[in-house]
Amino acid sequence: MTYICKDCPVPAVVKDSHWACYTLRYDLHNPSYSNMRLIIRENPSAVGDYIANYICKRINDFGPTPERPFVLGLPTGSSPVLTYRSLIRLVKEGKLSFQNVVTFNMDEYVGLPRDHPESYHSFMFRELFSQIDIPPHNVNMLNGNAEDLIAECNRYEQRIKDYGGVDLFFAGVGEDGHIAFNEPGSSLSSRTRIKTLAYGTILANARFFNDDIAAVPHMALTVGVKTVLESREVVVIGTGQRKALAIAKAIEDGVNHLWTLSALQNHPWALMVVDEDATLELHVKTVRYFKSIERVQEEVERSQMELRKRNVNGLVANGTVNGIELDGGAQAAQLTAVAVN
Ligand SMILES: N[C@@H]1[C@@H](O)[C@H](O)[C@@H](COP(=O)(O)O)O[C@@H]1O
Repeated sequence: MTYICKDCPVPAVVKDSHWACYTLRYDLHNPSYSNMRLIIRENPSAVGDYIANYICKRINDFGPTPERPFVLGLPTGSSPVLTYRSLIRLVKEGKLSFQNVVTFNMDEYVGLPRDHPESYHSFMFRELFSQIDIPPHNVNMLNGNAEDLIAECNRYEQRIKDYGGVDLFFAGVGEDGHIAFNEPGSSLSSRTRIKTLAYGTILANARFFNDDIAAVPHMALTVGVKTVLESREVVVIGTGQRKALAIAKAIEDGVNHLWTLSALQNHPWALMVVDEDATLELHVKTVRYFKSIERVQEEVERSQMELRKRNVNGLVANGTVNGIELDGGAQAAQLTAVAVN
């Protein structure tokens, strides 16, 4: 039996085993450290540029095609807006294309008409989708007005699986440490489902509804913590002093369902990108530590990637992937792909 495997670093038809391919990709992208990484930038605009360039590099390195698209998870909220502007700029400069990118948004309010200016549908089309080259059918968003909300959540979860999982989940964080709409107390094993919003979140989001608490929907559909944890990579944005406590809880305290962002400590490849203000509740030693290791981490990652790429070339040239023999067609595909890369 043969598979077209999207986990492989180079597109290939691999014989017998999907996991061999997965392991190979996992090795490639996960150098020896697997702690949560923290990048600190001066201000929100530098954070936005950093994340946009990071996503751009990931998509370009992946080399997505219609048969093997890059699957990108996306958030809403005010924090990601500057990242979206940078992504739009990169598309306009011809450095990035969303033609072969499939997106899954994290969440959507329940009961808010889709064309309401504050629905997450409206937000995403206004702030990103209408300004980039993504084909509309590649956009996936939860329908908070579905007749059967539970079926809608299950359908969404299945659709993510059908695409082979999320390659990179870009996420924001709530002041109470929620990721997507996984409010304090959410199960860390949760999947896409209906959530009632915490009072703090309703208060925080009232600013988008003319400060009218009554106008903020009290329920939402959201991907679960586990849905996020199952993505291959997670990149979190945190800017402003309002996020400082959540960032500190997630980085310095233990994994805690009351601060669901902290679940990322169990993810092998999670990155937080924050501005100086969002570090205000961290210990000075934590900030100094992460600043000092940033350059070293990048160098280690770069040299590991080079080394492993060379090893992959060797393995492929031998006609094997992790000891599994490739058939003639697969081998040719591997070799072509390596040559292209
Ligand atoms: N459901 C969204 C979250 O996904 C987002 O992370 C949060 C932060 O929003 P902001 O960036 O505006 O602070 O807002 C909402 O609650």
